[in-house]
Amino acid sequence: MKGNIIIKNANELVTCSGFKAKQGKEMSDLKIINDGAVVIENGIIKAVGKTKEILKQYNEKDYKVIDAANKAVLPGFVDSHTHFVFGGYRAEEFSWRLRGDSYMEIMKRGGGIVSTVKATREASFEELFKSGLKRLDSMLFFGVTTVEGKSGYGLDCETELKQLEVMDKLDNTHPIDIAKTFLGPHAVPKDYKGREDEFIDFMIDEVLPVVAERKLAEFCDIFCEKNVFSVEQSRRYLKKAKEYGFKLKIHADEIVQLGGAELSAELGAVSADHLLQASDEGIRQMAEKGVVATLLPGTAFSLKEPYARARYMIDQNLAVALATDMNPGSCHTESIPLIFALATLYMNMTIEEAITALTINGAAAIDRADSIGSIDVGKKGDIIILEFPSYKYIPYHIGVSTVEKVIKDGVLVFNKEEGAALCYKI
Ligand SMILES: N=CN[C@@H](CCC(=O)O)C(=O)O
Ligand SMILES: [Zn+2]
Repeated sequence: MKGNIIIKNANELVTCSGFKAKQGKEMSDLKIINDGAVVIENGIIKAVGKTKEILKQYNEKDYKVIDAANKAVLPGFVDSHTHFVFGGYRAEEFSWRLRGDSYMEIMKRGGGIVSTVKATREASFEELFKSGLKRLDSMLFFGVTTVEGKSGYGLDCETELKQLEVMDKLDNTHPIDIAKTFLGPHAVPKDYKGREDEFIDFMIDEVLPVVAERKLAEFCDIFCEKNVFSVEQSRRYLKKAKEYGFKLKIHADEIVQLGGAELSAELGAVSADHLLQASDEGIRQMAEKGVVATLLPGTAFSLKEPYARARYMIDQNLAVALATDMNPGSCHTESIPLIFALATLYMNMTIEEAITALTINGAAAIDRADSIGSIDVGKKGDIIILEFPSYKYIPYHIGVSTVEKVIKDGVLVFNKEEGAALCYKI
């Protein structure tokens, strides 16, 4: 459904205006209109400006009107890196990590991602759909209007396709838009241990062509990491994916500095993600090639790893996006307020940079900066209204969502004023 709405009298209309990724210093400019208004027609933003000017041109009687007096209005958040469709949970693994076991040790002994693979293979389509729906509702509560979702808990053709098909149905059912990523080489399945090259061959020969033919994903991704897939294996797989017309993403330099950042620049990836250990040279090359750095502070926090060098990256003119990495293992959260807290308090990002990273740069990280991520004429009417007069309340109210209303495609889909109610219907 697409709606017609006027939002008026916004104390701060934080437009984040722009149609491409913001690099370096550009990330600080939120392009705020005080006493602002937005007109949305048929789900698309029609006009943006001062309330007085807008109301001279548009008749309130023709629209649903929302008065945002004393409130801040922003673009909906774009969570550009998640693994939200999965079977089972790994609460036990969390307690092992508290006891001192590392994420990679757990993975090595057959836990971690591979244990979610078992549960996801066993889960029915319906079970994955239902749990996915619940997680999307939770994201909506935090003000997310577009999310990227990855496969990667199948490691076989059937389950990888099942995950992507579940996301397809969710995209057609739930108000949140989903950008789908095929992450077939997410871990080495037990029966391929020591035969990683053969597993890459299997993905290239047996799975990639099916995903491409059935148009089930827009992006391809790989976990390029020591003891998972090497730079050479990642290059081989991503190059093939590119030939099939996929856009590229890469889990790069998360635990060990392997050269994933450099590879993302070499292949012209849309984004490289994690980057906790990215080298200076890798960062330089990414900035030069316009690869978005998608940083996942929730994961560093949850794994007790050092945070990615956001400040250095922005100072080197990179475009930085922030995302939750929502998954059952390394970072089990869909909390946008947590990401704001970590980015501002521990990664030395300013509040303005963090907002850019979760709006227009999040959109750029999924190659959608031309249609979402800012309040600009011609873009989707995906907007959030805060309970407070300024965007500065977002990280200040630590770990708590300040989002009062969510408007998706011009339709009010969540309203906290009505008792934290979801107001969309499936
Ligand atoms: N690092 C690799 N993949 C995911 C973790 C998935 C999991 O632990 O289940 C990540 O981005 O953090
Ligand atoms: Zn991930």
